[in-house]
Amino acid sequence: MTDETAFVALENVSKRYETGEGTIAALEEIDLSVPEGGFVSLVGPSGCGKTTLLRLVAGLESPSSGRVRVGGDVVTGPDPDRGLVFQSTTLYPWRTVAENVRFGLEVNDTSATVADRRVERLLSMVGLADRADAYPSELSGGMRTRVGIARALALDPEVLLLDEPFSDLDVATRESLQEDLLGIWHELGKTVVLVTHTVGEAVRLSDSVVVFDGHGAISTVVDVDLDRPRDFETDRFDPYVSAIRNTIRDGRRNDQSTDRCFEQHTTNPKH
Ligand SMILES: Nc1ncnc2c1ncn2[C@@H]1O[C@H](COP(=O)(O)OP(=O)(O)OP(=O)(O)O)[C@@H](O)[C@H]1O
Repeated sequence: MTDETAFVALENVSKRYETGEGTIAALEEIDLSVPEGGFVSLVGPSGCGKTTLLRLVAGLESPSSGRVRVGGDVVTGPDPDRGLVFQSTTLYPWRTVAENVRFGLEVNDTSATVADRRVERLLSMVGLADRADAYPSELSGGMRTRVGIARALALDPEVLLLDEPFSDLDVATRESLQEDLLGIWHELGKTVVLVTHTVGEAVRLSDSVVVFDGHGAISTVVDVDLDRPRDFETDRFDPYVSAIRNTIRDGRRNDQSTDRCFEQHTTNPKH
C-alpha cells in the first residue's frame, strides 16, 4: 500500500533476524504512513518490534522485504535528515554540553559562527542555555536527555526519531520534557516518531498512536482527536488510554504462549 501524502512510509515491511536459535520475525508486513510534520507514537508489548521499526527508519537496519521511504526517497542508510534520541542518552563525557550539541556541526564542517548561533538557540530551546559549559557528569538525567534532543536537532533533521527517551526519568521531569518536546515540535515542525512504553505519554503527545501486537504486526492505529495542550484530567483523555491499553492487553491474552511481557507500569497509570 502506498500513501502518496506520507513523509515517512513503511510499505509492506518485514524484518527477520537470523540467530543461532533460529529466525526471529521482528516485524511482519508493516504498512505505516506518517505525514510531514506529524507526531506518531509506537506502543505495544516488549519485544514487538518498535525499536526495530525506528532503526529501519533511521537506516541503521535494512528491511528483509518491503521498503522504507522518507521524503519520497528509499532509505538505504543513516542520514543527517533523521535525528535520533535513544533511552539513556550517551554524551561525550570529555565535551561540554555546548560541545556535545556542536559535534555533528563540526563533523559537517559548519562554519564556527553558524554553529555557535545554532548551538545557542538549541540550548535555549531545551532550557539549558545556562549550562552550556557544564560537563555531562554534572547534569541530571533529565538534563542529559535535553542535551540529547538538542544534539539530534543540531543538523536540522526533517525527522526526529525518539526511542523511549524519557523512560529513565521521574514523573515530574518526564512531564516537563514532554512539554518541551511539544514546544519544539510546534516551533520547528519536525516529523516525530516516538517509541514509548507509557500509553498516557503517547496519548498526550501524538496525533496518532500505533499499537503493535506481540508478533511484530500493527493491531490498530488510534487517531487522538484531542485539543492541545492535553490535560490528563479531562474526561476525554482516559478513554483513549483505556482503549489502547485494552488493545495491548487483548493482544497479550492471545499471546500467552510467549514470554513477551506487557507495558511497563509506573506509579501513576496515566504517565
Ligand atoms: N540485532 C538483533 N538480532 C536478533 N534479534 C533481534 C535484534 N534486534 C531485535 N531483535 C529481536 O527482534 C524482536 C523485536 O525487538 P525490538 O527491540 O524491536 O522490540 P521492542 O518492541 O522495541 O522491545 P522493547 O519494548 O522491549 O524495547 C525481539 O524479539 C528482539 O529480541
